[in-house]
Amino acid sequence: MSEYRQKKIAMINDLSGYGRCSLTVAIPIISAMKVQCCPVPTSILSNHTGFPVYFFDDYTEKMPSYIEKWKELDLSFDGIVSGFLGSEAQIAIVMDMIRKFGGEETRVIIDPIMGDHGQTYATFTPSMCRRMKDLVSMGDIVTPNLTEACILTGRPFRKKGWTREELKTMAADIQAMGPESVVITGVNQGGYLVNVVAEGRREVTFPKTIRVGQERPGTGDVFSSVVAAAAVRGWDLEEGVRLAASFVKKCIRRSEELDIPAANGVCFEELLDVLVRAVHQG
Ligand SMILES: Nc1ncnc2c1ncn2[C@@H]1O[C@H](COP(=O)(O)OP(=O)(O)O)[C@@H](O)[C@H]1O
Ligand SMILES: Cc1ncc(COP(=O)(O)O)c(C=O)c1O
Repeated sequence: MSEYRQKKIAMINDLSGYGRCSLTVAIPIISAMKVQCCPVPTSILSNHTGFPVYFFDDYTEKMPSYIEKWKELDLSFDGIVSGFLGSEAQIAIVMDMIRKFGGEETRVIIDPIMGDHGQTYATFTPSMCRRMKDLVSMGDIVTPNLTEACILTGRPFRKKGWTREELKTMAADIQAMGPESVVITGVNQGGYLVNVVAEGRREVTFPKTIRVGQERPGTGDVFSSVVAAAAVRGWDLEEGVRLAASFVKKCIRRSEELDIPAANGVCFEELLDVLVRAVHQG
């Protein structure tokens, strides 16, 4: 029998049927990296909210019974990943799930989705932001974008002009809240996007990729799915971030080549072989 044991991630996120985001991105990407992805749906939408109309069914009340069955079955996970959460109740449910399933060997990865471009999302109230800080404190790896990092640390948002020293201190402030490691994504620097990688006590690094194409929904989900799968596979965080950033860039480029409307996200399906190869080599 092989000594290899396949890894599994419990992925808490919404299911948007059309538009490539959240679970419809996470499941194929994590699977391509040879990690089993087990969804915990937070809500079901016909398509993401960037379209003019959508059907939305909140799953909050059903989540505890769903998760309880996993406990009765004595399931365990190498990773628990949380993505978009729609209410304080959902944040509390995720915290409870981490308490129940998070062992020594379980990497808890929190994408503290709260806002972008210096603004919180309309659904995010100040008390949800406070609760998100409690959830962040339970994470091993946290992946805020620059806006979210500012919200978490109480800093005023600036679109650009961040020095490395400022970014290092901001990452350290988030680490001081509990997580071992932090990735601050989407920091603008000229024509580049920088990811600030603070992994444990290692020297902070600033890998950057050239910014391409127009903004598309779901790129954050693509990025955090690759980072999460790489983390449970035991990669160094910086390696996972480099793969994630280069993959997002390739997906945006390919989407532009194929003239995919921006609302439809990125056509990552065209490029899953990149992840399969990276896992073979890694
Ligand atoms: N237009 C882009 N060109 C190249 N890389 C991108 C682009 N947009 C996003 N990325 C990559 O994906 C990462 C996550 O994107 P970001 O927009 O920060 O996520 P979120 O959706 O969480 O705000 C970025 O740090 C960057 O590495
Ligand atoms: C329900 C839902 N989930 C996820 C996303 C994707 O978010 P992001 O672009 O931050 O990855 C969207 C974007 O509109 C959304 O409406």
